[in-house]
Amino acid sequence: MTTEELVAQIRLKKSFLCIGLDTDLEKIPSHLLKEEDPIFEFNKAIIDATHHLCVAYKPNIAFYEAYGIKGWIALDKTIKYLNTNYPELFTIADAKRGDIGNTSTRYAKAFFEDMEFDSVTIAPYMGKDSVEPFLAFKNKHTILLALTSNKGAYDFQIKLISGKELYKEVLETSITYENSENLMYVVGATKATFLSEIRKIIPNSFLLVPGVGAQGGSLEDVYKYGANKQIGLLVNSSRGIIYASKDEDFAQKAAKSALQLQKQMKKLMH
Ligand SMILES: O=C(O)c1cc(=O)[nH]c(=O)n1[C@@H]1O[C@H](COP(=O)(O)O)[C@@H](O)[C@H]1O
Repeated sequence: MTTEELVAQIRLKKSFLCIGLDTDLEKIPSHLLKEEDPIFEFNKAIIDATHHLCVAYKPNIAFYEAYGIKGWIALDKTIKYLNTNYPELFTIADAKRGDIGNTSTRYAKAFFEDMEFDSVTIAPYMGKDSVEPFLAFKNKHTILLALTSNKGAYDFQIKLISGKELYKEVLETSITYENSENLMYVVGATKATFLSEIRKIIPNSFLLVPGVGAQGGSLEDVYKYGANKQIGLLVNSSRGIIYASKDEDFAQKAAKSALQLQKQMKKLMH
């Protein structure tokens, strides 16, 4: 999907919501456990109930890998379901990959060609030759971890290296990579006040912003400091939406929770 198509969706739906499909068999309603593929049935119900309120879905791959081959099958069915029924939605494989060049190419093939995700999250630590193999794919997006939402972000990302915070070094160096126009960045909603500094370095890039909902980040602050002319934000909530209820009405409750965020987004966009 092109960035222009993503921006058009955001304007049409008045939403920059990304719903995280962090599907955990211990948290989904128990009546689904008797289904042959409870993970897929859960995802399908959530997607059907919420697709008009969001512009992106982000399955976190860990939640699928945790169930071995069954988890991978459920992930494959989920991405195929999305691409077949709702091709207008942006899809993110939250895999946090990155390795030496030839290995990164294999990861890129897995998520972009085999599973046909629009984007994948990547750790920047191994540098240029670990990131560029992902950037080589046309109309696919590489979402680089810049400043993450967790406490551990302070261990390295904010540390000064020759007088500059490491996350700023990541941003500045990454824009020199080949095909850097295919980059997006992760910035945690819990670090919203850093967004004005970040926007000075990457004014036009899209940001994936997780951490509203369960982690307590503020949507208003994210918009205030992070929005650009084309909005430029995908704000993710996973648990706060998909586990709104453990009962038979879980999908409707998830839609209600997504609607609350979408309404706030619509207000901010005006
Ligand atoms: O890359 C991510 O998506 C990510 C980066 C980050 O800094 N913080 C973060 O929470 N995430 C992911 O975003 C999702 C947040 O989930 P909730 O806290 O349940 O909304 C999880 O899948 C996390 O792995």
